[in-house]
Amino acid sequence: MAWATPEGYFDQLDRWLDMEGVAERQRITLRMQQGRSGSPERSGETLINLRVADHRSGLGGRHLIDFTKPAGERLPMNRLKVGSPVLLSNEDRLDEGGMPGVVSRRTTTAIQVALDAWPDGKHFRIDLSPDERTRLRQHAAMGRARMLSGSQARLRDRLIGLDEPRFDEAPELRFATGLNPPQQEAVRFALSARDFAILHGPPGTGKTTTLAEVIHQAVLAGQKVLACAPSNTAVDNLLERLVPLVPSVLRVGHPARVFEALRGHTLDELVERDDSTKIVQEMYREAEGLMRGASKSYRSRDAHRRKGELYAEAKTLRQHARQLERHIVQQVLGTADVICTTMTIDEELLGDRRFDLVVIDEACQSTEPALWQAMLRADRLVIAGDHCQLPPTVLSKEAAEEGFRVSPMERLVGQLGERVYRRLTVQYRMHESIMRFSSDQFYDGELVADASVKERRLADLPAVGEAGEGLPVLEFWDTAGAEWGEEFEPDGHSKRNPQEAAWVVAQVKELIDAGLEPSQIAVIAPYAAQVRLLRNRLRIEGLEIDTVDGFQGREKEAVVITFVRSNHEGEIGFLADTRRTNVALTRAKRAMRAIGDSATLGGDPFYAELLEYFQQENAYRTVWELDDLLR
Ligand SMILES: Nc1ncnc2c1ncn2[C@@H]1O[C@H](COP(=O)(O)OP(=O)(O)OP(=O)(O)O)[C@@H](O)[C@H]1O
Repeated sequence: MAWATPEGYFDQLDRWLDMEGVAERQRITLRMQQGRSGSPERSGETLINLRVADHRSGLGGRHLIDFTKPAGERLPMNRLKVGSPVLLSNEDRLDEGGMPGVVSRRTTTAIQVALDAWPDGKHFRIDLSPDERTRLRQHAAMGRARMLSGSQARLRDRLIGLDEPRFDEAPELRFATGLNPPQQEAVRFALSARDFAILHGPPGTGKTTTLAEVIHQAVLAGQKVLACAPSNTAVDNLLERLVPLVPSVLRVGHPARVFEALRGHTLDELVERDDSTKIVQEMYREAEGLMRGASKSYRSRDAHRRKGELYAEAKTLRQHARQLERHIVQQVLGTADVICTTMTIDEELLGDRRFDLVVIDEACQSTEPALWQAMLRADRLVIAGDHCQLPPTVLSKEAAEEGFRVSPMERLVGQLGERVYRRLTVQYRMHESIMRFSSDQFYDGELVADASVKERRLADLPAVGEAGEGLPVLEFWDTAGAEWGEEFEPDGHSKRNPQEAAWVVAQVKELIDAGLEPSQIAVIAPYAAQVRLLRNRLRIEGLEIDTVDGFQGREKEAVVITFVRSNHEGEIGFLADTRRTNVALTRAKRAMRAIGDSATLGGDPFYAELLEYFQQENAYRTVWELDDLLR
């Protein structure tokens, strides 16, 4: 997509963003309606029958409350991620409506929500709510970006593709990490950009490692850096790589995974450690005491006046506490060389801070409007990602068809080509035969497996040893002709394939019998219904079963893939987006097994080539070889 003017570009984006808002609200209304009849948790956007299990207070007097199921059982599969806006409702009084909050942490059995007030009730329900706040921030940022002038306007125009980006000569550098030559070249290239540069990181090529080095070099040169990514998990991954390199790195927001080593770098923790924070906490406590006092009933004649006074006093005290807290926060932020945050930036918190360099990781998972909050604070940008993996999620079909799923990185690579990006080509994850198909299809055959991984096999894992000698690196099982058909999940729209699921169960058992830990295995299915079916059939602690989308950015020793689609019409649905399959095919380090129906998949040229690749690699089998039990 190309635009002739900034106005045209922003008009289009404002429209798409509004369409997305409508689609999101429609989906939530539909879920609420379905919720009354069937099981509301099936949507993955609702959790019911929750209890308060624990709580603590966070910045700004917020309540951080942990909710669990009554017996602490696992929460059902859900899309409530850290940072997701939610509505918390009292199940006994649903008609009263919910209280807005944000998911601040999650585990398999608990979900923590940050709330401004304490919720009344015993039984709770959490619903994903439309992300209006993010949309408003994006509209506002784009509004400001329209009005820019001078050098910022020129940077804006270059990012829209209206002007040529400029590069200086690549600097000579001494690297802190043992980077390979394409990574070194990428760091030099990134630092030579006067406007922006792009790093293209195919699976396992050390994109985040390389970005961390870019940031480290910028800090060495005395620059201030804002490091962001679309999801909390991606921000944490970057933070994890930065901590050993840059001592003064700070994480704003709710980390998705709170590792001990990273916790000390969160803004909340750093503020909490500040001596003056004790005073703030004392002030909040005192204000709460006054409020409690005011809510008691008084018999005296001037009861109303007395109540009013207490409330007013509490309010003033809270205001003073907030002011002092803001001051501490700003002081802490001021000491950081690198600030890490999601791309939904808390404008109030960061104030008018600008950065010499803004780095965006996993940039292909964000839509265009998400770029502008970060851009407004940047002198220069480095954008990293892989546009050959999953694009951003867009709910509005119409906006998606018009081009809303094209991330800014994908657009810029398409518009400006090789002069704006460098590709990393040495990968540290996959056995060579697992890597090659993806490399040929998506990366011009440029990927090279590092010597340390090129021939890695399950048998090299100490716990597996000889038992793994016969286990193949690559295997595709064809169900053609076996009538292992797909079906709809009862009461649902998602597809599943019970016979493929039975095959998966057998594969997982074989891998575990060979000595693999369940946590070293992943089962990947493109459809949520197949994931649900498999989670029911394979209740093994540590084994991860998820959709492709849930596995982006992850890796496992062994991966089992079920393609699910099997029908006489040759319909492959969203498997036609081959980038989804690219993600699935590039998660395994030592062994990858897949099952699918070549009669259904093979009508698509991409899958026809995939099948041919398995044949060339002597990795093609058919379920007709299996004993009758499975059929
Ligand atoms: N130059 C290098 N030498 C040795 N190992 C490396 C090098 N660069 C990266 N790695 C290793 O490769 C793995 C992947 O690195 P990293 O997490 O940075 O990759 P990524 O490209 O961001 O991953 P993803 O595919 O999830 O986006 C890590 O285990 C990292 O330690």
